[in-house]
Amino acid sequence: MAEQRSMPKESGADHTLQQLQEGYQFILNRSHTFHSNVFETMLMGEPVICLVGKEAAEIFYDNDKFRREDAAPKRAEKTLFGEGGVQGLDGEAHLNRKKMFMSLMTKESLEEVRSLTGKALKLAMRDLNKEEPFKVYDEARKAMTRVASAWTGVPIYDEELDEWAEELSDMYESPTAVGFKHWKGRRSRSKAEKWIEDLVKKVRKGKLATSKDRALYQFSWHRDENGDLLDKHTVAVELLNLLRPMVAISVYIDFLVLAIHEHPEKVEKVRTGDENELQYFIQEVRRYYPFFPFAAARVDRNFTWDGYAFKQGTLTLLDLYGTNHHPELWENPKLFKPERFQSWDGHPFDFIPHGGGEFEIGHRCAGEWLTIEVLKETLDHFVNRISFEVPEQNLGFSLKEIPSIPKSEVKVTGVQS
Ligand code: HEM
Repeated sequence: MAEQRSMPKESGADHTLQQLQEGYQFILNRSHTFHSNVFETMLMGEPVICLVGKEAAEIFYDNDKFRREDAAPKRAEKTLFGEGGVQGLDGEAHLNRKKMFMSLMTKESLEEVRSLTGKALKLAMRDLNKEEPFKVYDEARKAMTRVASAWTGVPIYDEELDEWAEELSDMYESPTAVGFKHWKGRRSRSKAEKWIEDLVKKVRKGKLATSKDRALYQFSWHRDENGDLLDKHTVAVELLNLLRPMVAISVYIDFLVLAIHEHPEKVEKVRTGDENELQYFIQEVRRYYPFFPFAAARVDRNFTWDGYAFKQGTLTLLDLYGTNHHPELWENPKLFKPERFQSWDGHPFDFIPHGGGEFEIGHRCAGEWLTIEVLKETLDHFVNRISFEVPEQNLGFSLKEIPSIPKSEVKVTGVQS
């Protein structure tokens, strides 16, 4: 039997403030200090176990050891996730709900999302005033709102595009914010939930024609593990679990354009349009730049791992950003090197910007493949179909702000198709 040892523990009453100050680096900083991929700290007045690295990720995604019920902070539920969604489910209920999402991710449907992305980007470039610099982030949000609407079947008309692009992004921009920004995120969520509940009601009464293949129809008529239809609020929360993150891909699009600008030598290989080269580049964008800082779960029953005791109910955070930058897993993690993905073996627990493990039975992101398709198309568009200039601006980004985005939101100008 493995020897029991005591878990490294951060001294002091509470470290919530430091977590806010250190942002994406909070866990990795302490992991370096303790020389350990496991340690305990205090956050928001409760003991929290922090994990980082491949082996720790494998334990974190063991459904017999961890559960998601009551793990997400209330602030995140009110803005980012919504209440009653797939993120907080366990066991049969999670399996059933996750299947509802994964059944949308067929080869044909992913091809469609890629083609919709190409069209939306073309349209965005056509409508631009070519003389004025524009923010990639703003245009990407609108383009992705258009894609999300077409792909899910949730109707958003041209004149509503700006408003919905802003409201859907409020939801992922606001969970850690304080004051007005956080309140705006909550308000945008309740408005969007009401709007979609109304659409679900219409679909069920046959008053809104929608294709049977679309998520709006599929989710409206989905039956849970007991054979019951989901209540309309839950359907709205789950449809927003498609719309919101599809718009959030704009954050990666912003970083993608930054990477194209800052690493011209790495872009050369992408100019061939070779699918593998597109893939290596966007994988490195997803590894290198910050997005989702960590995933949260609670210990489901007492167990011992690597000699450390995990007590039932303890909140546990898996550092996603830190695992993608862990020096034990990535050579020179601070360098942007798409070619590192030529030899990556596809392990489910070392490259985890979208969480780790298996899609169907675990909580790994349902939209990871979709995100990859959107990013490959966007990369091809910006490198092989248009040319552009990047004027002088502050392209820095902070690892202390969650979510992080380049300060200038990446302004470009002189676009030529
Ligand atoms: C924008 C880039 C995205 C990032 C960085 C991202 C990241 C993540 C992460 C870290 C998780 C949680 C993993 C965990 O709890 O263990 C997650 C869950 C999820 N994501 Fe994404 N995601 C993205 C885009 C998408 C897209 C485009 C969709 C839908 C089309 C989507 C749908 C979901 C759903 C439904 C879950 C919950 C899965 C579950 O609990 O079983 N995400 N995502």
